[in-house]
Amino acid sequence: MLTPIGQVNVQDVLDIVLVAFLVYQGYLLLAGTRAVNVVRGILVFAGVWFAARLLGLTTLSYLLGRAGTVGLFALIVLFQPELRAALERVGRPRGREGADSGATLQTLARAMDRLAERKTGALIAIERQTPLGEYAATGVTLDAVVSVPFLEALFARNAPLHDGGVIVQGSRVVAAGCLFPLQSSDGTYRRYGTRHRAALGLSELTDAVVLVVSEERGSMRIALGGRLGPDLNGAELREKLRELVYEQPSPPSRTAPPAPQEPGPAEPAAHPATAPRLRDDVSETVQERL
Ligand SMILES: Nc1ncnc2c1ncn2[C@@H]1O[C@H](COP(=O)(O)OP(=O)(O)OP(=O)(O)O)[C@@H](O)[C@H]1O
Repeated sequence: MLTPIGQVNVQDVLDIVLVAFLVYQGYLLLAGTRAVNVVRGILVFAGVWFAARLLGLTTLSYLLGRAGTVGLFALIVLFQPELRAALERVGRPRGREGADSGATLQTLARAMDRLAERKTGALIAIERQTPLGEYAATGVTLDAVVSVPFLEALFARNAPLHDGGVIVQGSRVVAAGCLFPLQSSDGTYRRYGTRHRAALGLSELTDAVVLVVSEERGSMRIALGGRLGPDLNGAELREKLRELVYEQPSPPSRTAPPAPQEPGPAEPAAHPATAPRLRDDVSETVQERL
């Protein structure tokens, strides 16, 4: 039975708080994944269906209602990996990230710097909100503390796991030799090789911060939200990592991706100190991020 306004009791408040909490958690699970666009689509669909019912458009509302039921099952099949990842995250023990991520990020930046100096190609994905379990499963499972010598050994030219990407979760390397999804070769970054397109592809589908060292140019870059940032030197990389991973663990905004920029891979490497910055017309949010 409805409670008259003015007679809100403790249960009602608790009910509202819990629903708000669940909605927010649902948002956190989806933010930064490709499922966000689908949710938007569903909301539009539901809006049209609701309007059709209000306006008494019987046939349209019947058809949309039927399509909705079928669509629900189709979505479960289509988004099975995301649903699995979301449940995996719900069940993951808290506090595993480790309190020393600041030190881990410094170590990562130092390792990247060393790899770049030696022109050793490297690809490292740092997990944020979106679980990277399904990508880790494509490689070899590890459980090692992030350290400079370990990362150098992993990416050394003849090392068995140097091909593919490494995944970092908190302060640990959890997988190496992983296959990341490639960004399509007809987009903005078509002139780039597969290492960079794998970094872009993963950053497009997840909120991971993906670090790439180019074997060809010895440059270090960050891929985020399907975009590639400028060449960075060690200090700049450390600072960016602190901003993106340590200080702002929340998912990146997908609403204002940075505009493409950067010289192509065939162009000479810019000196880190004079590395190109994002173009002026890039949105401020992303300019701050990359
Ligand atoms: N799908 C993928 N997932 C993870 N790593 C990949 C993937 N595809 C390629 N790589 C890595 O990229 C390497 C090849 O890099 P390639 O030279 O094609 O790219 P690039 O972007 O030009 O990089 P670089 O500037 O270092 O040469 C492979 O040896 C492998 O380690």
